[in-house]
Amino acid sequence: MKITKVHEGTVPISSSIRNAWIDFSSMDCSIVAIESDVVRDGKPVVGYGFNSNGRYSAGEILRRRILPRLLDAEPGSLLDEQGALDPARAWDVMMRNEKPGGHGERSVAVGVVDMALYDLAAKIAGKPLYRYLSERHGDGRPDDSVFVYAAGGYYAPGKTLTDLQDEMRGFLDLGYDVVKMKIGGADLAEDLRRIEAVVEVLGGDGSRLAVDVNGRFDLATALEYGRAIEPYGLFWYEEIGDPLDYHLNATVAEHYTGPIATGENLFSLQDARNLIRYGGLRPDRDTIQVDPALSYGLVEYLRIQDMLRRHGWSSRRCVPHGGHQFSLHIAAALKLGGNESYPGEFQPTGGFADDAVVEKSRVGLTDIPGIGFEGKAAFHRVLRDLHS
Ligand SMILES: O=C([O-])CC(=O)C(=O)O
Ligand SMILES: [Mg+2]
Repeated sequence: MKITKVHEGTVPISSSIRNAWIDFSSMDCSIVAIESDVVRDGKPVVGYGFNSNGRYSAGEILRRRILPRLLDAEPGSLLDEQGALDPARAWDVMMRNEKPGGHGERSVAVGVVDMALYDLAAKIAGKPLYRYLSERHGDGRPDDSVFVYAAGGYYAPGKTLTDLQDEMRGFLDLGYDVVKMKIGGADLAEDLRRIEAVVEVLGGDGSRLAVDVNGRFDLATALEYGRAIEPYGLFWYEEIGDPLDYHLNATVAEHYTGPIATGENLFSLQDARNLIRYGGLRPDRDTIQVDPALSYGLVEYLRIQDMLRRHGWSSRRCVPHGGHQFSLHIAAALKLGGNESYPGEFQPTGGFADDAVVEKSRVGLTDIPGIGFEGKAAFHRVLRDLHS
């Protein structure tokens, strides 16, 4: 098989929400469509990818470096021994002449294409991605549903405690048992009022509430908040300080006995390994949130899984950031601990299939070949417009 064309574009996923670091007023993301010479039902098979949320589109890097390398490659260099498209070989081609380190937005650009290559490879194989992956990288018996929690609870202009409670009640009504909210974008007293308000909606059960700092705190504030929230027994305390400040994370982990989650802004095997080596995380309770779409794709995520195994970590301790369909398949195939979900944000790219039903905080997979963007009508229209 051969790649015949690649289309690349940008879609806005902006909104008025704010976390402790950024607002999303100009958030966008890259999308790609990779056309192949394989024909099904009279049409070429096309793979789609996009770059999750939170890091902006990476069009310049895609257009100047990553896509030309893919298109200029000798077609056989992208295939495995059986002549099937091999995303790992394509990864080596895309990363040719790239120095190590400083992963930045390059990992985002590679991640978009990696997603599209996996979508394409699974479509050509005629299988939903989770089955395709489970056969190649799992035990052939994928999970048939995945734990998901509802992320939201952002700061927004004019948003009251009642609005926050209504938002969380809406998540529970949709079938989620666990919800997440932002903290660190107000002072401690106000954040505690917000936490109390949500815990009330959860019937007083703080173990169903995760809080996310988006890397805002210095060590003193991290410890102060840690002392204040520990009595609630929260689901987890997320991305407490700068993503690369492993020492801060390790120090908080010495004092805060509840679960900690982090890693959504670590974009490489090397950064994830440093988190495991130096971040003080505890394999019996903490969660790694590396998002395959932002961090060089699934090819790199498989390396990260291998690293975690060597360090004694279970794949069940991974719950990727991003709330997208790609990670949902990965979670089922590699038997991760779950996946994020944004029932209300980041449209049209975020979320699962239109007919996906969440029950007891678990969601099933689609049996559409590939990732299943075709089962998400509004986003599929955007992707189709890119190449037709
Ligand atoms: O607010 C964001 O950038 C998203 C985020 O941290 C998350 O989903 O955990
Ligand atoms: Mg987060």
